[in-house]
Amino acid sequence: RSPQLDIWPLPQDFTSSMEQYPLNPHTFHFGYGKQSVAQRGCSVLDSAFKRYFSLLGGVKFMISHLVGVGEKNLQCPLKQINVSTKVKAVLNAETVWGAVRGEHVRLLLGYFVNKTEIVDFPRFQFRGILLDTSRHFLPVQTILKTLDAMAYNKFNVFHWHIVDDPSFPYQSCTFPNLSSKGAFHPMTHIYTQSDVRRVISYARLRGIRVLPEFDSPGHTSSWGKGTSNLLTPCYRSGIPSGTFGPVNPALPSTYQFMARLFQEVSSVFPDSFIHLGGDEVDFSCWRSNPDIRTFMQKMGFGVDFAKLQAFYMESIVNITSALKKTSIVWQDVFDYHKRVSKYMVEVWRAGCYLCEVRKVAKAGLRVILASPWYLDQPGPTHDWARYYTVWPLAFKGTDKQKKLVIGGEVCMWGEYVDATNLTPRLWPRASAAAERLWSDERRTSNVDQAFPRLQDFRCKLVRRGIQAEPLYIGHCKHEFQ
Ligand SMILES: CC(=O)N[C@H]1NC[C@H](CO)[C@H](O)[C@@H]1O
Repeated sequence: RSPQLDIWPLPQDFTSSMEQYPLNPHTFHFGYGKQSVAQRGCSVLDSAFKRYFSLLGGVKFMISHLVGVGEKNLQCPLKQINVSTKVKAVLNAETVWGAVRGEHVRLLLGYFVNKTEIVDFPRFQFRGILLDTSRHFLPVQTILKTLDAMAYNKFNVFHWHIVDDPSFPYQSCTFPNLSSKGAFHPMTHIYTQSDVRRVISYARLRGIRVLPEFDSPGHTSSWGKGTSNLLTPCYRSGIPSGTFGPVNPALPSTYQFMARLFQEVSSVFPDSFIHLGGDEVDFSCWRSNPDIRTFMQKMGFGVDFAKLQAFYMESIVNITSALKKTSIVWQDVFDYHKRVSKYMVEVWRAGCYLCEVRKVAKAGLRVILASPWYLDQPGPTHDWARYYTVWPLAFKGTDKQKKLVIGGEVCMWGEYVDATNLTPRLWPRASAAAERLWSDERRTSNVDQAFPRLQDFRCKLVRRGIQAEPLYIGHCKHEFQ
């Protein structure tokens, strides 16, 4: 069976000869070679060996030596890892993370190994999956299962859109009322600190970063349940209507609250990136409130609410920058005020999204593309090709501007998704984006050539316990083995 068929995303370079080596299931096992710098105790590779061992169905996989050239005192050398095996599949990884990625490839080669030389690395550094745990609560197990599937697809960022309008499941130590009043259920539909730590460590062992998003000033209804004076009271004909809008940007107490919340979030989530949201802010409530209007005058914003939104976001970005975090915001923030500021922009709106990418890159800001990969939107059943025929750099720009496109993200929003349908709705369609974000575009632009490979890979996902939906008519070989 041509091994090329097995591997998804396609490696950057792959040459296999007809020379075959039998793979003896009884001698195969994972281990650290004598002269290897990385030794038992390197948590990332130790756990990867365990995972791959069971994925191989117990077939042992000998690593005759793991030669890490990294600093002697590191248990996981951070560079130059050469993984070679008795079956002549040599894997040179720049980092531990590369070794984790690389071992997948060999697992896909099956029981007879053609002498193979694989050179591989990701085209884009940011390859994300967004899950929304506010519109529907997702049990930790469901999140971990998604992390497994992400690792099989070489996604490396879990964008955790953890809270939003309907519910606040994140259990804050600083502000426990946020979840006790704002979660769908204060005991069952929350993520405790240990749940969060579990997700972060599970992700790390698979080379996946956890990017938390606390979206504001919009999408914050649930925040108001447990925090008085945080949201803007909306007015109707001059008196409070009893409803609330976005976070109130006119009160100093708002920024004191946000500073304390992001102080906690920055320590709970170790990643250097943090997502601040900023999308879909409805100005009507701000416009109806006399105190907001007075504040606008005082600040010299006139009646331009985009300036108020910009002022608010700038303040929050300053809070997180002071916490040494790099902020990511939705494109609305950039669209409101094209000022070059210290944040990255996630492009999500439909339409000419490459026009937006070009604007952001021209402004010198890093950009993440999500628009073509909104998989929560109901689409035609055969739409995997829609997510494959995406060309993130097909805009007029200099090389320097194109380098600012650091990657893309598949968004699985939760309005119509919970633990019952997340996996088949996400996979294998997201695998189409995985290959677009990992592989060489020139070698992966033909849908007809990709189709059999993706069908095969989808069967592999199912074999590994990922309930990935079928792409079209057909079957998986393992159904009758
Ligand atoms: C940045 C963004 O996408 N904001 C909203 N847009 C529509 C989505 C559903 O497709 C979600 O409701 C999401 O909260």
